[in-house]
Amino acid sequence: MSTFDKHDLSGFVGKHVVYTYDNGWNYEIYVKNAHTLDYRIHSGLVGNRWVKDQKAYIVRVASDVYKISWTEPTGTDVSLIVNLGDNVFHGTIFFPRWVMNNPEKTVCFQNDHIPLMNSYRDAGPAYPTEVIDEFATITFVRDCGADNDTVIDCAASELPANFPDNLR
Ligand SMILES: C=Cc1ccc(O)c(OC)c1
Repeated sequence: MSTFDKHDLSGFVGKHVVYTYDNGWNYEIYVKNAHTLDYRIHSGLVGNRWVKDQKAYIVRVASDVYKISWTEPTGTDVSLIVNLGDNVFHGTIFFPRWVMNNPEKTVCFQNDHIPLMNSYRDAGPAYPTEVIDEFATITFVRDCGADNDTVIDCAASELPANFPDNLR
């Protein structure tokens, strides 16, 4: 028997989380609903890329620990562990070789370029995959409710200099 309800995502849906990977990459995610996320990349290999309405598998694996997994139009696969109890985050990213070779091709508001991203994915090369396996520190969490399209609605480069302090 379990001490928590693994089907209850109410402690996670609506969360807006900013985190920094140990390799310095700075990311932001908004858990839009039980099967959808928006995200924005502040810095790293593909800094300034942003995405809305990515479909994902979102599960609860402990009282305050959630896991999110998805595959992108680019062919990039991602699996994240979000431990809200301890402010610990872990991400595993599986980049196709073409993204490592030409990361700038993915830096955009992806929603406006889905067929293009699919054509890059299909052209490859896919292999060898680059696995990025990193812990991150959660630096900011707030609740924004479900299905809020104002949480992530521009590129990181368009945010105020004091982000996310402007939201505290
Ligand atoms: C490749 C996308 C990607 C990689 C790592 C992340 O933490 C993430 O969060 C939304 C997205």
